[in-house]
Amino acid sequence: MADQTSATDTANKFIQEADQPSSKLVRFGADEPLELDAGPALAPWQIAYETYGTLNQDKTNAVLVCHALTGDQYVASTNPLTGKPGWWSRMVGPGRPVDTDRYFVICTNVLGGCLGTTGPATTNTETKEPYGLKMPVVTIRDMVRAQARLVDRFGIDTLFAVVGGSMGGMQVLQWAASYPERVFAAIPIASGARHSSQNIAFHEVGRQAIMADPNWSGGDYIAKGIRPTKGLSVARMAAHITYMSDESLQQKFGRNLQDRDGLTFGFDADFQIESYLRHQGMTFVDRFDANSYLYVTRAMDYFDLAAEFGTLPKAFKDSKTRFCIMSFTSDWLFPTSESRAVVKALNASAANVSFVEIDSDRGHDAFLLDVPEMFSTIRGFITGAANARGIPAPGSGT
Ligand SMILES: CC(=O)SCCNC(=O)CCNC(=O)[C@H](O)C(C)(C)COP(=O)(O)OP(=O)(O)OC[C@H]1O[C@@H](n2cnc3c(N)ncnc32)[C@H](O)[C@@H]1OP(=O)(O)O
Ligand SMILES: N[C@@H](CCO)C(=O)O
Repeated sequence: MADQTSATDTANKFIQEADQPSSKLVRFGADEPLELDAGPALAPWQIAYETYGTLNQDKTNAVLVCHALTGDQYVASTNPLTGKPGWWSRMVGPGRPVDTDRYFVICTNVLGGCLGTTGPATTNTETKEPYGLKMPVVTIRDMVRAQARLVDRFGIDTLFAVVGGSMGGMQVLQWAASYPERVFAAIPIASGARHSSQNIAFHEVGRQAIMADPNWSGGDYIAKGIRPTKGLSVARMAAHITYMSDESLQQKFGRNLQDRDGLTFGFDADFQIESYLRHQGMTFVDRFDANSYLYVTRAMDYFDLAAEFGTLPKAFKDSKTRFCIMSFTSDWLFPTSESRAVVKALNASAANVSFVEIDSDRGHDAFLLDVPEMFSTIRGFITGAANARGIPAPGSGT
């Protein structure tokens, strides 16, 4: 587990990141509140984002990439906090399926996050303290509202495409439902139109682990210079299991022992899988804020498009958006049945939809990995949509 010195350093980093991110940033003043589902509007507020490629003159080639639970705006560039390459640099970049030679890509840090967009670690301008739990609970719809305000600032009427996996896919579906006339193509991957009971259950375990850490201090840990790293780490360990599959765990680790020849008859990490999960927990606390984890998991739990619109087909009524829905065979967090439910609703709404279930043994996080069929499917779909939209191909001279 991370020691206290590094925990305090990281806490300070989140405050600094929230106030002065190295990312691009738009600040909305006290006179530009953000409406929230929870009730009170948020003001002032800010959104951190990165862009890649060039916006064309007609502003028709913008692709919004939406990140998953613990992702960030650094989709195709080095994350300054971790020093690691962009989390989807296989997908987004020059010549990649989301080709930045052809499209202008925007990726924001979500509302409630901890990499520059307003979240619980952001300083409340009234109290001069981090919001902590005084930050209103946010929803996927709020995240999308915030992104729409940024898209407005670019002067973009219609996004060429919105794409994302997992919680990113929820944002894609919310965009298509809330702003149908503003989304030409939508690609929700490994996602669904609601968070299942089982998924809410896993999130609750993670939140309880955080809140059971004495350092959490009712959410006021940053002001005290401490962090609930143990709780956050356990939350990530439990969640990480759900991102993989039984088969991939067996293949990677089986019952192999970690740097030892036999069992120790103690509670050290005898097994490789234990050591691996501890590593995932330890590294996570260096890049994520515990209160943000509470808020962003809650946003996923509350997501239910059918409840918002009455029925799921109504969410996509008269939609002109072209959809490409994608799932993975070994994903037990967002099984294919969740994607099929969206496809059925889109068909019932006479929407334009294609659906692909990709054979993969890598579990839910397959969308972050090197899965050639995912790349070729997205390349094919997005290229067809771009041609229909009249976005010139690179080197076409038009
Ligand atoms: C979606 C977004 O918007 S971005 C946010 C998503 N990003 C994440 O979730 C990052 C954390 N998640 C992961 O790393 C996920 O496992 C994946 C699926 C994304 C990556 O999977 P893979 O590339 O197959 O990596 P893998 O799961 O094997 O993990 C490799 C790490 O485990 C470590 N590891 C592997 N075996 C062991 C072991 N026995 N003991 C300790 N550590 C181990 C490696 O050293 C490596 O560490 P590093 O990441 O600090 O360099
Ligand atoms: N592992 C990814 C996807 C989870 O849905 C994340 O942490 O964001």
